[in-house]
Amino acid sequence: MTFKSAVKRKLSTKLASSRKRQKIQHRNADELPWKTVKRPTESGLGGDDGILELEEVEGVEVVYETTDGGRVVKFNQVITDETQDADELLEKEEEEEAQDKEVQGAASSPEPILVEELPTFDSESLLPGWHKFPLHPRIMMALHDKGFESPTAIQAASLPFALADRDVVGIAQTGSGKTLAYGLPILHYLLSQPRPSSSKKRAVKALVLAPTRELALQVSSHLNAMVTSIESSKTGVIPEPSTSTKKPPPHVSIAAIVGGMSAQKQRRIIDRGVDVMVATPGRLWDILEDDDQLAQEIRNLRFLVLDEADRMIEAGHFAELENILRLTLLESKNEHIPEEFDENGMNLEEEDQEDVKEGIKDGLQTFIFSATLSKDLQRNVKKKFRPKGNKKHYKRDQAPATTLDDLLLRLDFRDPNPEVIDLSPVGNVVSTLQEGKIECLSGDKDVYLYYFLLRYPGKSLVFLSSIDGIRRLMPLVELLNINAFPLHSQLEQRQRLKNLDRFTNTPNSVLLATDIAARGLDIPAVDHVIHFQIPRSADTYIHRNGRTARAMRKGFSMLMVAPDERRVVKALLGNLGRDDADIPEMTIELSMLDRLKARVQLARKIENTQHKIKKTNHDRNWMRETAEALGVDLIRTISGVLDPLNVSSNVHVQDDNDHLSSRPYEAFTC
Ligand SMILES: Nc1ncnc2c1ncn2[C@@H]1O[C@H](COP(=O)(O)OP(=O)(O)OP(=O)(O)O)[C@@H](O)[C@H]1O
Repeated sequence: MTFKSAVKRKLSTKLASSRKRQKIQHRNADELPWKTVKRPTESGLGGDDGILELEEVEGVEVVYETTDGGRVVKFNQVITDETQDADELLEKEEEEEAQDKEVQGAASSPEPILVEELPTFDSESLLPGWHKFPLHPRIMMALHDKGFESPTAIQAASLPFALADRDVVGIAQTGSGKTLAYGLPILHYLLSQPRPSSSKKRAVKALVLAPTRELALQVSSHLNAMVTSIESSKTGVIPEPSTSTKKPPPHVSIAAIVGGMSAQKQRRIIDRGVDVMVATPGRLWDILEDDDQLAQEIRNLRFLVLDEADRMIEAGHFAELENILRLTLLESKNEHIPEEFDENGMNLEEEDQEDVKEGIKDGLQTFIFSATLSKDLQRNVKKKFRPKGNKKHYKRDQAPATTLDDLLLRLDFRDPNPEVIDLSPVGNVVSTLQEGKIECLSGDKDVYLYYFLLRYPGKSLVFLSSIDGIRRLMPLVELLNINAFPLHSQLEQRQRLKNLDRFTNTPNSVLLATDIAARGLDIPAVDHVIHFQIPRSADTYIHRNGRTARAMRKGFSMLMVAPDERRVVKALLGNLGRDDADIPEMTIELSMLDRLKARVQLARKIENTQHKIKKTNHDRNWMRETAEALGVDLIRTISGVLDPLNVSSNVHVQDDNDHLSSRPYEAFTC
């Protein structure tokens, strides 16, 4: 054995309690998926002497078996859904890549020569609502195909500026079509460029930053749906007669780069090249740290979009966001981003003139869109570009008041006078939204929720402020036979998307969600938004409500207010210039409520018992597995608890509570 091969290996066995689908594969030690670990210097193992290397492996169960030849050790590799999915995804990707190569390459058949003919589209008669906007005819055709007869108010107000290369800050109510307000100018620009050739990697032209993974995925699929419509409308792309089997490259490619999904896959997508990247700041910054080429592409962006900018800084992404934004600054600005607001500097007027000239040259357009951007912040966006005196002369007492102020200060609008369009309705209440409230004790909220869900069937999105609250409520509503799905940040990304999808596709269902679902999600036909726990801010109230009553549909929002929450609700509505008396109290049929109370109490009892059983079983399994790994046997004590003992007799372990695990739903049949 050489020194190099004197390998120290560390096993981590994160096993038994996992709820994921598991497959066990028996392996010998050398076949396991070892990963090299950095040597910790503090342990004295960090030397470069080449003697010791550390490797670790996850998801491996160590099993000792007694054979005639003595005790032997075996390794069972546990394949979970997650590893399996990642592997499957990668395999599928490789297959797709191979197929692409086959189709594209057909060894080396030449790319077809495409003659890009501008299709004619009579927007004046077919799409009069859009006619005055100078959009690419293929976009007009797609809008027509999608049945989008006219622009929404925010689209109509922002397009003239966005199409004239101006920077735009757009504030408009939830569900009012903000994605296409910034998406259409980007698509228009890309379609007006020659179709990229597949032999040359495309550089990112537009970066859309969104605060949550779900929103980023939704924006990218929203824009992709538009591109699919564009590509499938009569394109006017005529391949010249040729024997080539190669597929023409897509004119526009869009990808989402978000956490919780395979990083390798996303890196490969980036390596192949995309035009529009929709990303969450955390994952993008992770990738950017090792990808200089992408960093260079971000420096040369044509469009930068911050969707729900105000939420982005709440979501704890500020550091990553700031790092990314720093890449988009003009060189001259980058040097003096006000880490410290220094008092010396050149004359602002001259500096701004220079920037404007440079801005024209480098042509970055910035769009900021949200349903909530305070008037102060809107003023600050403007003020930043029309300061009195020297811009670099920020005094300490003029330092940004809020993190969002700070963020806006760090943004480098090339436009000396960004257009601020504020279409938010008075009090920020969408006209098609009806509001109501129920005042009740905290402990009665479960019953009132159950009452509401039975009394008003439909698709209901229930907001809670904590993950623990969802974990408590989920089994209860399931026992009450309600079709409910959870959504919070501690679920795996795959599960989050699956639950969102199930909620979207199940007509009479409930989503129990934290505020990760409050912003931007465009779930079709949500009938009710229920604030089971009151929102932390006025903005959150608006955004939560915005999941219903979208695109001129009707919707209902209900606040559940406990006595100790009244003051907060008053303050919250006060912030919106409203009075809590504005929101009417719902009438409750008390006879029905009383009957439901009994059911809820029974469900709680069953839930408690089930919880205890689960916990006992979990402890018992843990002890059994640990004992097995240690090679000791278990005996049952008088109290029924299992103790590990170094005795040789095996004791059969039986689940005393088997008789309690029957299905509880029958308890609720009326
Ligand atoms: N011009 C249009 N005509 C008809 N429907 C449209 C139009 N533009 C967008 N929509 C549809 O309206 C819905 C809401 O759009 P979008 O998600 O962009 O709203 P939003 O303003 O971003 O909402 P939020 O503030 O909640 O993020 C989408 O389903 C979208 O397809």
